[in-house]
Order: sequence, then structure tokens, then C-alpha cells
Amino acid sequence: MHAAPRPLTLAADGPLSGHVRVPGDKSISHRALMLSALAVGTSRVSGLLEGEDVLATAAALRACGAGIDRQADGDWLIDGVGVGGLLQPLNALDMGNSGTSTRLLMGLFASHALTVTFVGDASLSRRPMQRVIDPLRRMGADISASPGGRLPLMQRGLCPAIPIVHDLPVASAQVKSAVLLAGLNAPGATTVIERTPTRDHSERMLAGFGAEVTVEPVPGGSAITVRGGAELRPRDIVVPGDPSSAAFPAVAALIVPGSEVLIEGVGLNPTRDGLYRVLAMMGADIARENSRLVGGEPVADLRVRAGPLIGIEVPPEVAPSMIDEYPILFVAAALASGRTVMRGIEELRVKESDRIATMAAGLRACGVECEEVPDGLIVTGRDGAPVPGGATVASMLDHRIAMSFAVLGLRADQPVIVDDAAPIATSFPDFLPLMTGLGARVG
Ligand SMILES: O=C(O)C1=C[C@@H](OP(=O)(O)O)[C@@H](O)[C@H](O)C1
Ligand SMILES: C=C(OP(=O)(O)O)C(=O)O
Repeated sequence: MHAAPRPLTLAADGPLSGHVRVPGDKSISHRALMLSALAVGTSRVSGLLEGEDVLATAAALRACGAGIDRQADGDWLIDGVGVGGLLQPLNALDMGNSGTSTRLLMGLFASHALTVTFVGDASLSRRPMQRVIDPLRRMGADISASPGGRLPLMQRGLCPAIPIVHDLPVASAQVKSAVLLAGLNAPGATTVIERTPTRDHSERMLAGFGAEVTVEPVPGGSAITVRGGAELRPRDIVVPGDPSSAAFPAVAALIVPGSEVLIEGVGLNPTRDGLYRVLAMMGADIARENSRLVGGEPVADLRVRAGPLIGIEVPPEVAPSMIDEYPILFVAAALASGRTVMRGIEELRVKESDRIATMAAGLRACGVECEEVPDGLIVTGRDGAPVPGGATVASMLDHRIAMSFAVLGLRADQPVIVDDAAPIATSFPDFLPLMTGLGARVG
């Protein structure tokens, strides 16, 4: 997908300022397309993230019979085929760099009698799929994966699927969602037991489309149950701004002295807002203004002002609510005073890259002291002093690594060169114009 590497360096000559709006939430955008494609009739989605990951989901659903079109006003119209109504795709489905597309679509196709081949880029082809293969096999899918339970893989679904109770072995919203999506076309109740809460967009949106979903406390967690067989009703969805994307301008504003930035319309679902809670514990000045509900999701404008940050021990239980935000938290920690200890985050090792190892290597190259441990990273902050920089860092086909080091460059004595910024287009295609609009300079 990404041809020639595109290096990127950002710098700041003075404070960042302005009002910005980040693109639509990636998790919600994937789910809006998938559930609309299974509804009977036409759904409208406003604010859909038009990043490569979400476009991979759209292309896959289109290849299986859903009508998916972008309107001149930027809204997307989706003509659904009904639960169980997807058609046999003619070619392999290319998931690009997107774990969410792959795992959720595997679930969705597991209850269709279709043979589907999933392929992806070099990063996605290294990521573990066994965590979805296991429950989907129990639901009746026949899956042949590459060694280690990886892509490329071929799957033959069963229609209807067999309802199961699945106790999640890892805290993963993708696995939870895959099982619930398969359960839509299974007779009776399909239940996922979750020990630690993870993002609940699937549960919220399934209920919004008219599926019967219940969440009940069970010893040591909660049981999320979907009842199969219900017809999904089309609906209009407004996608809030992505808190995971907002994290980059937010941390940029915190670390560039004198900055004040307003980020409008940021989704702050409590299963997603961990970074903002942790930054507040570190002393960050981030005010939530104009709190409201958008499309059933809590949203606010974030006013971020630069100021000193204090290193802390980040409570491991917060991890699922900010799992994608650790790379940029490592950057904030690099500018804080004292040590920031971030543990219980071994899941970072199986994202688009090993985010602990990739960030540790790049931070060290930029002169930041850090200690990698099996389940995390301990960063010794520079107490507000700029990092030395003067290094080229590898983004490893990982959008969040690329954006994190671009932001670090804003507070570095010498340039921080990101070797390849092309992956940023997977989740935040307008990252660069947004950052330059706030006063950053491409250096
Ligand atoms: O369900 C989702 O939309 C996502 C869940 C998380 O993955 P895991 O479920 O693998 O933790 C997250 O890292 C990913 O960016 C999006
Ligand atoms: C991990 C991520 O996404 P995915 O799993 O969908 O590739 C991410 O966006 O940081």
C-alpha cells in the first residue's frame, strides 16, 4: 500500500495555537460501516474517518454486496444486505494495515456460508489472529491460517453460526466484537465475558441498530450477550472526533511552551479517555468544555494549555482505555519531571509494531533515557528541557509511532526525522495540515 518511504520532520518556532477538529473515530467508523452493511435499508454516516484502515473495511463490504457511497456533502450512504445476506467476494480481501478490519470482519463473515481470504501488509501479517480464530472455530467457522495463526488466512463460515460463551483471554475489544458480530447470525444467545472493560462501541451501536444486547455483572467482570436473529434497522450515525487522534495535538500543545489549543468534538467515552485522565494526574492543564452526547457517545471540546508535567506510576488498570495512546504518552513522559512508570501494557508488543521496543529505540536515539521491561517502559523525563534529538527514527509501518516522533520533534534541539510518515494515512490523513495549522513547521 505504501510505496516510497516518506520522511517527516516537525519543528516549532514558537507556541502552538488555534482551534482544530480531529477526524472521525476509527473504531466507530469501522463499526458504523459493518452494522449498516448488515441492516435492511439505507444508513447515513456523517463524519466517517476516511483513513486507509476504514476504507479497507468499506472496500471489503462493497466486495460482498453492500452499497457504500460517499456523497458530495461528505456523508456516506450504506445500503445494507441484512444479517446473513453478504455475498461471496470474487477476490481476496485486502485488509492493508488494519487489525480492526481483519478481526471484526472475520467475526462478521464467520456466520455467512462464504469462503473468504484475508490478506494484509507486512505489519498486519505479523499480528496474532489466533485470539479470534479460536472462538470463531467454536462457532463453526473453518479457518486455515498461516503459521502462528497469522495472515494470509482463509475462512469458511457457517450459516447460522453456533452460539457460544467466550471468556476473553486478553482484554481486546476486537475479539469481543468479532464474537458478538458472529453472534448476530446465530440462534439464541452469544456471550462474551470480559474481565477488564474495553471500548464498548460495538455494544452501544448494536443496541442502536435494534439488536438485543445486554451487559450484566458476573464474578470478576461482565457478560455481554447478543441475541441472534434480530433484523437490524438502518440509522443515521454521527461519528465523534477520535480521542486517539486528538492525543497528538493535545500532547504537542502540552510540551511546546506557551501553547494553547482547542480540539473540538472529541469522543470521550469512558472506555477511551484514559490518556486524558492520566495526563491530568501528571498535572496537565486540559479542560473539558461543552460536554454533550453525539450519536450516543460522550463528546467534549478539549482546551489544552502547555505546562509542566510530573512523572507518575501509571495505574496498569487504565491500559485498555488508552491502549493506542501509550506511544504519545511516552513522549509526554520524556518531557515530564522524574520517572514515569508504565507497566501492564504487553499488548503493545502485538500492535502495528512492537510499540514498546520501537518507541524505546527511537527515544534513546533522541537522547531520552528509558528502560524497557517485558510488560512496559520506564521513561526518565527531562523536566521540561528539550530532548537532544538529531536522529532518524524508524516508524516500522506504524502510524502511531510516526505521529509520536513527529510530535517529539516539536520539543527537540536537533531535528527528529521520522523515516516514513506514509502510515499516518491509515488513521489520520490530515495530521500534517492540522499540525502546521497550529503553527508547527515541516522542518
Ligand atoms: O476494537 C477496536 O476498534 C480497537 C481495539 C484495540 O485493539 P485490541 O482489541 O486488539 O486491543 C485498539 O488497539 C485498536 O486500535 C482498535
Ligand atoms: C492498533 C491499532 O489499530 P488496528 O489494531 O486496527 O490495526 C491502532 O490504531 O493503534
